Amino acid sequence: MHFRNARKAFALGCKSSCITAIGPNILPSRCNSHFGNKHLLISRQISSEEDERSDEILQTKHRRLSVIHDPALNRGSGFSVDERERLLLRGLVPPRRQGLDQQIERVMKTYERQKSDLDKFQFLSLLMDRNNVLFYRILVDNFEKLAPIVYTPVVGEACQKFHAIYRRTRGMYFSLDDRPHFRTMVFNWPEDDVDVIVVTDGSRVLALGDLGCNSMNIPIGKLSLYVSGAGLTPTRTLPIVLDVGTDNEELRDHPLYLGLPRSRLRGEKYIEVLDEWMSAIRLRWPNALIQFEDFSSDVAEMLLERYRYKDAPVFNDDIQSTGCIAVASVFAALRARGLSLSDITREVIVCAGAGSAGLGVCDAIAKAMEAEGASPENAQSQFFILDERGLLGSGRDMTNDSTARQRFQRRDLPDGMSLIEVIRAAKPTVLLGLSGVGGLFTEDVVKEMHKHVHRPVVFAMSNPSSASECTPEQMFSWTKGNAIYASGSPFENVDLGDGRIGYSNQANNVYSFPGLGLAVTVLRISCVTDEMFLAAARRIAQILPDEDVKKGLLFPRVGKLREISAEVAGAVGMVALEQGLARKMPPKEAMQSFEEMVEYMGRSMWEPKYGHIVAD
Ligand SMILES: O=C([O-])CC(=O)C(=O)O
Ligand SMILES: [Mg+2]
Repeated sequence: MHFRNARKAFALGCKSSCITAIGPNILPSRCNSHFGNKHLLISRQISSEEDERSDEILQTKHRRLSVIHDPALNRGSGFSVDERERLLLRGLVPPRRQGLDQQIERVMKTYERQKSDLDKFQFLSLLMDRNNVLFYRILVDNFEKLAPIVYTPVVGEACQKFHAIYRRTRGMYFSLDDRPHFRTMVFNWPEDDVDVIVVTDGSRVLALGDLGCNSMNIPIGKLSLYVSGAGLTPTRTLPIVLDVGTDNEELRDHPLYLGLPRSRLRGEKYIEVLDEWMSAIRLRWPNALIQFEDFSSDVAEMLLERYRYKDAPVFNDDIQSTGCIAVASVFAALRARGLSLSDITREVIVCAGAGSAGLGVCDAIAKAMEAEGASPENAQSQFFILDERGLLGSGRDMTNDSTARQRFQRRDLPDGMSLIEVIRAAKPTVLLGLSGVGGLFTEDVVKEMHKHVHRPVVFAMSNPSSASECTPEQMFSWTKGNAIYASGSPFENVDLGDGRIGYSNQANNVYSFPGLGLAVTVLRISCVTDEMFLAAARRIAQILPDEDVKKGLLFPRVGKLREISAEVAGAVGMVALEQGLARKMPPKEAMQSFEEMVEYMGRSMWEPKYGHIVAD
């Protein structure tokens, strides 16, 4: 590790000589610890040109170009006079010092000149490689505009073309060829402290299928949301691809493909590889939260069950955080119809899609019904789930299917009924799309649903946008503006023409995982439980006041993600304390109320601002 955050160094009793006197002013400085409530007061001298800087202090042994080439240290034209002097940068950067505002102006102008979305993606990736603070400042300040580029939908295209546009490495790859060295290669990563790992084996990237090693942009994109959306520290996040081969032949045979050109490993051998990887990760970073991402349905649930109760926090984003935002959306849609959250037990749900996300969502909604007093059998009976063969109905042989699929099999309706038949028979109040099939919700289907319910609740949750089951325009026009709509990828709101707006809520798991990660990091939570996701869902659904929700706006826009994440982290933190799963206690005042806990989570976020770099 080439530098460390001096906040931690102080906590460890670092000599005060690591802070160098550099100017005429003597200011007391507050050091917020990311992991606790320590506000160490130190005496620090700074020059007046640095007034706009944060209190963060980074110590480094690096000098000259190695400072500039490190994105955690690089400030481009923003190095102070003292940093230029002490880090031996004189002559290596243009003479005139510029502040973050001028740098942002230059970057945004160049960004606007990029022609395609993919060009924009690449431009932002290069900025991320160069300068953490600048990249995250821009992402936080322009979140609604840039999230669709670094995340869904454009990240999907960036994965499909990864082999063609690859420029510079980021994160870690563990391939079958690296066995049995996983336990030593983890030490090739420079950081001793990692808070969150996002890992994928690329077997089901969004709804784009098996993309093998090309999937690296998914963990990178997710982690950039942890940082921008919930204030995790960028150097303490780690994106990982497990390369166990790919069954995508076109990719595998492509001369520029960067992964192992072999078919995907499956069965016992695959599990052995995952076990070996898991134990290597636990050896090096025993506390890190591990997010499983975009694993195909045949392994996603099994892996989650295998690791989730073993001594470290693990969750599956597509199953659990997508489930969380779906529950939040159902709760908020109840409020929109003037009902109360406990009325969730009466919702009738038709779900198109029986993959890990579809089953995860239905499971989470069923658990929410149980939490509101329904028996497991009654909860189960409210669901009608379809896969590509139609309804999971009576007569289908499901002996080799996962237990989750078996649980949702209907005994009272014939197997294979089509979507419209199921809607006619079940008269759903909520229609969920997790099928990955763009356009699946046709006019007939939606109008059939609208015959039975005045305000149909339709969530087209598949990603990216091309896989969305229907667009908000279609939905509002087919229901005369009465629908309550949400989608997984972002869409514009719809002008309904009569002075009303048709809200296209983005029911994406981004509302939940960053806040969860913040709580796990700040409180060193040892296990991620279903109750945490349920508490997060309740909170997300209740952030907006009644008058907004009644209009069909389900939660605040994604541009408010930092505030939402603080609320989610607060909710998760309270559950962790109740369940005895927090290994680090928050300060007393944070335990006094939910609001105080939210405050504390907000205060614990990393801010993209230049701090002070001091020579070690
Ligand atoms: O990435 C997203 O937008 C949500 C997600 O996890 C998925 O669709 O797999
Ligand atoms: Mg995913």
